[in-house]
Amino acid sequence: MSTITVIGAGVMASSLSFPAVENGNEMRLTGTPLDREIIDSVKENRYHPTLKRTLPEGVKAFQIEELDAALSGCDAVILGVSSFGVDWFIENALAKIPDKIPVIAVTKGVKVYDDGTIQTFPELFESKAENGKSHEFCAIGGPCRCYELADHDDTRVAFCGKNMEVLEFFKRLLERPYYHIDLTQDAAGLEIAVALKNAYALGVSLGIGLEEKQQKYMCNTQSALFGQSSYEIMKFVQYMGGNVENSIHGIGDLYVTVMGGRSKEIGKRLGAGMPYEQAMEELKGVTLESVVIARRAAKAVRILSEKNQMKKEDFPLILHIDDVLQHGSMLDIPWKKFRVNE
Ligand SMILES: NC(=O)C1=CN([C@@H]2O[C@H](COP(=O)(O)OP(=O)(O)OC[C@H]3O[C@@H](n4cnc5c(N)ncnc54)[C@H](OP(=O)(O)O)[C@@H]3O)[C@@H](O)[C@H]2O)C=CC1
Ligand SMILES: O=C(CO)COP(=O)(O)O
Repeated sequence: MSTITVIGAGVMASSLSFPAVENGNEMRLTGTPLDREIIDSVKENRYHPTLKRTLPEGVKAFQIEELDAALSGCDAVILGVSSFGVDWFIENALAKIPDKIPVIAVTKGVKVYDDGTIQTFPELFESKAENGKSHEFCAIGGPCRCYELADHDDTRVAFCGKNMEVLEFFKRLLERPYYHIDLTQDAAGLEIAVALKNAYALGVSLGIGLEEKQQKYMCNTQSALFGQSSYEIMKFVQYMGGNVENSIHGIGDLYVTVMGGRSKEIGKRLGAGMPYEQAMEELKGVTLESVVIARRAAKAVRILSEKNQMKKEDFPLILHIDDVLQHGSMLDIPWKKFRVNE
């Protein structure tokens, strides 16, 4: 049995308590300062109010002030914050994790610097770890809607990191008959693919919005956008020096997010013709990583293509999404620019 401390009691990390506890592990769920009500509720009767499920018996809940106790004697950490909580984690929690304890993040996203450098979150955490402390930073990618994981529906994800032994350890902690886990040392490829799927889920969902507006099926449009999204994801994976075959985890994740994620909600509204500001107002309070990652991806393409390290022609969809989000452009899907550049 191992003791796993979760930092960030969002819906995804909390749903991992099902496989973790079923495998005999102790699960300590710690909230961020924003998760107070969730933790109060779990402490009272194990009910997670946003996941809308009762967590398995044995899950222990901790408020942020109790983080030291939650981390004491733990064998592994799961980071559960969304990309909006990454800076909070680095500033407030990272240094408290005991030396050598491995960390695996569910967080999807990347950082893009002003020179175009794209940094995955495991790389970012490694660069911010206290001097003298060493952690293996790993991450989880692939299609996994938290509600379905909690309900034991089959899915297949990938764990990535530098050290295969650590990845095997995390796999032993969490693999279940319904939670299938691939392991890969291609963190750059996996992380960029699964981060980008949020941006492209917005892109594919433009077609869902068009469909709703016109009150007729528009499967062709959505599927063609799905194809172009997959192409642009693969081009990013190639740029990162990743294994293009790992794009499957991002593409699977794209499908689940278009079908049932939150990222599609913004694309749907834009596709139906709603102005960006109004759409964001309607979705206030919803975790919407798609908007941020779309901007970051487009920023990278613009800078890196100036430097001749990427080709703008490979990314017409993300550039158009960014024009709509940031530059007030009217939605006008650039179909003629979609092509396979061999
Ligand atoms: N939902 C899903 O099915 C899946 C989600 N993921 C990924 O997992 C990550 C977490 O998502 P999910 O659990 O759904 O999201 P939630 O919004 O439920 O949880 C996000 C967590 O991050 C915290 N957080 C957000 N903003 C801040 C901030 N500024 N400072 C400190 N903490 C913050 C949240 O607090 P608070 O709850 O108060 O906002 C919460 O603990 C995301 O990167 C997502 O892409 C991956 C696979 C599936
Ligand atoms: O990452 C997810 C599924 O793998 C969930 O995506 P959303 O953030 O769009 O809900």
